[in-house]
Amino acid sequence: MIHCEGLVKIYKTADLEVVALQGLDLTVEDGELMAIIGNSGSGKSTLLNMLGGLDKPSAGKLRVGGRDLLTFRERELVAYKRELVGFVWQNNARNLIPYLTAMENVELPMLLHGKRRRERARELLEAVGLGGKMKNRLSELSGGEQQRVAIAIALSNRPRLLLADEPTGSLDSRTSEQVLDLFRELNRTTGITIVIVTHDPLLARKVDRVVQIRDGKTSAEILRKGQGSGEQDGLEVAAEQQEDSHVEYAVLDKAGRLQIPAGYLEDGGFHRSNKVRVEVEDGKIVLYPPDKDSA
Ligand SMILES: Nc1ncnc2c1ncn2[C@@H]1O[C@H](COP(=O)(O)OP(=O)(O)OP(=O)(O)O)[C@@H](O)[C@H]1O
Repeated sequence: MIHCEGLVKIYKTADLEVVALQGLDLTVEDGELMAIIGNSGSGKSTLLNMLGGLDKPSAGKLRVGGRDLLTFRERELVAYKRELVGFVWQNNARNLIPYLTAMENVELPMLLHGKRRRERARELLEAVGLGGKMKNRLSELSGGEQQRVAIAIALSNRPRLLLADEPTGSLDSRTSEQVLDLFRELNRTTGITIVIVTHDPLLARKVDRVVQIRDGKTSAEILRKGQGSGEQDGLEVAAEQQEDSHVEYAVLDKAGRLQIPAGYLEDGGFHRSNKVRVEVEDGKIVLYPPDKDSA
């Protein structure tokens, strides 16, 4: 679904250039449910904006659903945003109107696109578990319910890719769980590819793969062991077991470069030098600090 290679984004302001993405590589398969994590300023939202066609990369390759986002003309971009992607943001106010009902809020964007709407709006609200609250005004719904309305709107054009920027950022942990369960459910039942940007550590349990961005580059991946076993990691699973159910991968790029998590380097005594010794022992690639005896 998504293929980024060497993706670069430079923001230019009057007296400053900010390199927000510096050669980012990422591949997301059709039907994946994955999360992107990273510190503030690491480039997560920038990446999401590129994926959604809201902003254009400065260089690199970016294909989504078979379309090349670097060579898009304006008309292709409009079609892409209308047909292929849906967005969910942290801040509902961006999409929703408080004095309209849930139903009207879902109908409105469809009306703007000139589509038949009542039946579809009902279907969407039922899909996000709000069948019983369609006539409630937005202001009468909880934060989690409002977020469900936003998700229903994002799904209205039947996107193949759903992009969510901090979708649980303003919700308490129980409500966050429910919204994440909804993402899982939608992913399983409709096969929609979902990419979630988050700070929320809870998410690692709810998605198949977590990719960490550091300084505008993918630096590590954490995969759920035994894909599709989501049902078994219910909320009652103890914390130690949750940690066991994931395995961390560093990303190896085409040139053979590997970014090793800083903590491992620190623990292994690698931080004193910019060189490592590489040896093959019993079929394993082993890294040592340059003064091997101190390894
Ligand atoms: N429109 C812009 N103009 C200039 N610089 C920008 C712009 N948007 C983002 N940046 C810079 O690009 C870098 C990456 O920002 P980005 O918002 O993608 O990070 P993030 O990982 O999403 O952070 P957060 O978790 O705080 O939202 C930051 O240094 C940011 O200041």
